[in-house]
Amino acid sequence: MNKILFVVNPISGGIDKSDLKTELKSCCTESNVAFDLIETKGEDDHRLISEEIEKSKPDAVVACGGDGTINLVAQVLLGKGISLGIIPLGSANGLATELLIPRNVRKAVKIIVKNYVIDMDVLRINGKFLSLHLSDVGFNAKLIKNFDEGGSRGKLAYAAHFFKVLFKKAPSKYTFIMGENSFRRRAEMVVFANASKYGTGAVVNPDGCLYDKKFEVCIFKPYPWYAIFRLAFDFFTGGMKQSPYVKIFSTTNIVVRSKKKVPLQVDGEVMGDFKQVKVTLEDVQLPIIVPPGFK
Ligand SMILES: Nc1ncnc2c1ncn2[C@@H]1O[C@H](COP(=O)(O)OP(=O)(O)OP(=O)(O)O)[C@@H](O)[C@H]1O
Repeated sequence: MNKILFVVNPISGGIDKSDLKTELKSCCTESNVAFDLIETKGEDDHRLISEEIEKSKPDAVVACGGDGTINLVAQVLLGKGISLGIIPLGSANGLATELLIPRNVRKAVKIIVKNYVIDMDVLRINGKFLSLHLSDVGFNAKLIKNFDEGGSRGKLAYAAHFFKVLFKKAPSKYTFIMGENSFRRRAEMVVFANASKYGTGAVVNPDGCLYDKKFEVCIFKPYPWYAIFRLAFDFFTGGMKQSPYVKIFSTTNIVVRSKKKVPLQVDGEVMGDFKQVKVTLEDVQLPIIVPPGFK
């Protein structure tokens, strides 16, 4: 590793980043690695990062933020052959948790400079959104919406919203189409899972693997109110495959249709309300830096 471009989200996770540049400089000096750093602005960041990559010519671009920042950097890097690194500085840090990347900046940089890379699967949703981690329609999308509108960030606020939304049931009727096959189900939530767990630690897809060239569809059927405790237990103990309220299957493409528009969230960002969600596996994988021995 000769050169890193750090992309810092100044607002992610509500974390003060005033000392971050000094810390990154000290870590890079210790490891004898050159670096450049830019901050995201919240708009036109795709162009900003692309231009900086052209100028900086880094070996890796490191997202310093949450899942939204990682997703943004991934959009720029996909197909470019440059590795993505992560310093988890978000509120939920779902993908970093999945990849066993520590939240401590110094420890995360130590992993990045070792440059152990795996090729990760990437999902494309409705032809435009990229999903690296977990995307869904239904109750979790509502949870993220409430969290965004709630004002307070951080893991505790996320967990509070999680249980609040879990108690509020609003199933929709969906048609699931995979090639020639289709079926109908009522569901509280449908998850398109590249990964296994949310940043809270809730395991939605126990067999999830980020590099198996497929993804899972997890259908949460309507459940009685008393099943919430069982569901919460299964979420946090990894028992979702045994749950009578959840059906999980693997695929490389699916179209999910609903008569009513349903909220869609992609890697922690609410993208709007949709009647149709089409999910496909991208042909190209994304090189991503993980702790040595991860795979
Ligand atoms: N300078 C900025 N000012 C305001 N918003 C910004 C700025 N830079 C990025 N953003 C916004 O930050 C959001 C992405 O945040 P990110 O997901 O990285 O952090 P988080 O939401 O705190 O963490 P997590 O996704 O892990 O819960 C995007 O909506 C993006 O538009």
